[in-house]
Amino acid sequence: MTTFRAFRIRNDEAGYRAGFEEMASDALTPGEVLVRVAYSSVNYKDALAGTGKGKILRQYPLNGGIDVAGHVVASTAPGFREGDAVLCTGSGLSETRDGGYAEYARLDARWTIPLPAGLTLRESMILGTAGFTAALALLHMLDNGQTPALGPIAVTGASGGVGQLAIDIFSRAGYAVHAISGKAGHFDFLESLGAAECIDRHALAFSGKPMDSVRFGGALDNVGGAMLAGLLPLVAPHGNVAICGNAGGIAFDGTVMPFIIRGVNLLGVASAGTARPVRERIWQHLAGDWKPRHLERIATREATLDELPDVFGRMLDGNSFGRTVVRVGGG
Ligand SMILES: CCC(=O)SCCNC(=O)CCNC(=O)[C@H](O)C(C)(C)COP(=O)(O)OP(=O)(O)OC[C@H]1O[C@@H](n2cnc3c(N)ncnc32)[C@H](O)[C@@H]1OP(=O)(O)O
Ligand SMILES: NC(=O)c1ccc[n+]([C@@H]2O[C@H](COP(=O)([O-])OP(=O)(O)OC[C@H]3O[C@@H](n4cnc5c(N)ncnc54)[C@H](O)[C@@H]3O)[C@@H](O)[C@H]2O)c1
Repeated sequence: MTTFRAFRIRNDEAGYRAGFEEMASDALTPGEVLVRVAYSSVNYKDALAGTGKGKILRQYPLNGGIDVAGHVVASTAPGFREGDAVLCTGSGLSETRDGGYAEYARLDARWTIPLPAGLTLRESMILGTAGFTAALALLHMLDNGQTPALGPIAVTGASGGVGQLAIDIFSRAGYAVHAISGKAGHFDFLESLGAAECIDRHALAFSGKPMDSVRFGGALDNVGGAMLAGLLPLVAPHGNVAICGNAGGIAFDGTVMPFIIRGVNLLGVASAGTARPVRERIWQHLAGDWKPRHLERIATREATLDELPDVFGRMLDGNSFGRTVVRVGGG
């Protein structure tokens, strides 16, 4: 049995709180693969969980962190041996099982992915749930007939983690990306990642009409709310809008017209529960033909576990930029 440091989230008679605790490996939620954590990352969902601003955990207490990468210390599952480099994203981490914000994590073998050749552990966590989600959105859009010929792909929340990785991944896959962001000061940077055009979110004047002139071939929307409602009437016939986020609200007000007149598809993107065969496909793509070309520049910050509360605050205030990798043990 090993004792170690963990960023643990509690919700009991003393209220909702998160902080550092010493814990023993025996106390981790059960799983076949014990991992010494090298890196984790910060996603919007981690910030909601770590502050109590969103109902993410479905049992308490749990260690935070929906992403984890590290080396196997012990395994009772065939296929994983001591020393193997592995990663896991979503899959109940920080929802129903202890997550990656700790020196050790005990993973469910069903959701543990051997680190693919072509990625380091650190790179896998620059990607993390954010990169996995951008790639999953692309996969869904391709399955639904999205082609570059349909027109540019609008990426909203473009300066955030999913947004920056999506710019890189979609542009590498041959799409013209139109990045929509409120951070005009970063437009040169977003173009350097592959955006063909940047659009100031504050200058976007949606008409509010049920249908409008086509402007985009499709979209990956991190924002939801009025942004999603505004985008749908601008999408080309048979184009796809992949909705993956709620940074701008969960309710949206729209009409059925884009769906029944232009055959626009609204595609749900849910990374956490992705089936294993799809997970494996996505990670192979992310390590190979879809690997973002600017990963290091997208990792704008490397934080320690102690810095997490500060990172969460900035993220929920809409001030995140790119990805934050969390160095736990490193390596
Ligand atoms: C990386 C992925 C992301 O970033 S996604 C964005 C971050 N996530 C969020 O903001 C979600 C925050 N959560 C919420 O706002 C609430 O939990 C929501 C989803 C509204 C549900 O809360 P509430 O209305 O109280 O319903 P409830 O808890 O009684 O559940 C109703 C049924 O829905 C289910 N449900 C709920 N959450 C999940 C989940 N995360 N995964 C799977 N199922 C979920 C519950 O199990 C329940 O169904 P059942 O009755 O058990 O069959
Ligand atoms: N569905 C999934 O599986 C999945 C996976 C990962 C992330 N997400 C969601 O995607 C979104 C982005 O996640 P992330 O980790 O990249 O977060 P992030 O904080 O890095 O990025 C969020 C971006 O949205 C912008 N933003 C915030 N509030 C906004 C508003 N009101 N209007 C317009 N833009 C706003 C921010 O400036 C930032 O650029 C979040 O909503 C997150 O919950 C979903």
